Amino acid sequence: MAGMTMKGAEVIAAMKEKMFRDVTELKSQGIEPVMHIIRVGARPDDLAYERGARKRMESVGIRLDVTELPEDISQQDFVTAFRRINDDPDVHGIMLFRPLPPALDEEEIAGMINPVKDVDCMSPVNIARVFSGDSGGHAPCTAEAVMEMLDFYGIELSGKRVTVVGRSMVVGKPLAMMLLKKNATVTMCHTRTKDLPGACRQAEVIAAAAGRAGMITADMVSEGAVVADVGINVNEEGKLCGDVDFPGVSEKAAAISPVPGGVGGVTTSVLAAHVVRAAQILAKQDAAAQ
Ligand SMILES: Nc1nc(=O)c2c([nH]1)NC[C@@H]1CN(c3ccc(C(=O)N[C@@H](CCC(=O)O)C(=O)O)cc3)C=[N+]21
Repeated sequence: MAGMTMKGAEVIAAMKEKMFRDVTELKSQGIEPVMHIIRVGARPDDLAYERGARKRMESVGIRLDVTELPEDISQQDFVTAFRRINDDPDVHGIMLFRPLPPALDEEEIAGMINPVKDVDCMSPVNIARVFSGDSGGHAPCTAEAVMEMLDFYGIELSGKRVTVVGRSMVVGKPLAMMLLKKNATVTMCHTRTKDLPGACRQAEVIAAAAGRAGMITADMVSEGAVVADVGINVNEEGKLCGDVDFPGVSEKAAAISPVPGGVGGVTTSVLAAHVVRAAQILAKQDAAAQ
């Protein structure tokens, strides 16, 4: 029997209302929340995210600006461009699409970014907060989107066996920490894992964030498991697809999120919520400094 589809749209609708109210409140104080995306080159997954972000920001009244930089930019020019955006008092949220071209050093930027404006958690300050379980900073949007989705659909995590496939700093690692905070028993899998099918089969919840199309197949999923597909891959036809073989796995899973239409859209909502929170915090800091 096919399981429930965890649709991003329902989660997004629930988050949108509060966000819209908060933006209206900020605007009544004369503050227009502004998100600034920095994109180096034009990778298809970056463009998909940008498209989604633009739609979401516009729908709640946040302005989105994009700086596109050439793929062969020097580290020095990159840092100069970044500093200007970071220091701009009219910018509340900043996100730099990752991974960067190998010639650019992300660490230097991560150390510079104002942690309040760091809406997708690249600053060591915000990373430390996620790992210590302090909710005062911004967590990586995609990891938080998985948590929002599981929470919205009432998926219990306490004491549950959760397998995370993928160990990136934007999804796998922070997601594991957020799941631990909810008292899940977390197993991390990656490219060197010996028995990935076994680690997935023993899981009550699977979060697939490996970045390989169709790698989670029906034989790897237990009857009644919950599967969150975090993969954003582009197939041969240029279409977006996840890490999970949806038709096969949906026959066994109790609940499963699709791609597109699942976690990706929630990611942009979390991003928008972070921009709103950043604008609120910066306004308070401004008021205190007067
Ligand atoms: N620092 C950083 N953090 C990221 O989280 C990050 C990144 N860099 N680089 C690029 C990838 C890709 N990514 C997507 C997120 C949402 C959609 C999204 O909204 N997808 C819609 C479809 C959008 C469309 O096709 O128009 C959906 O799945 O329904 C897509 C892609 C985040 N990434």
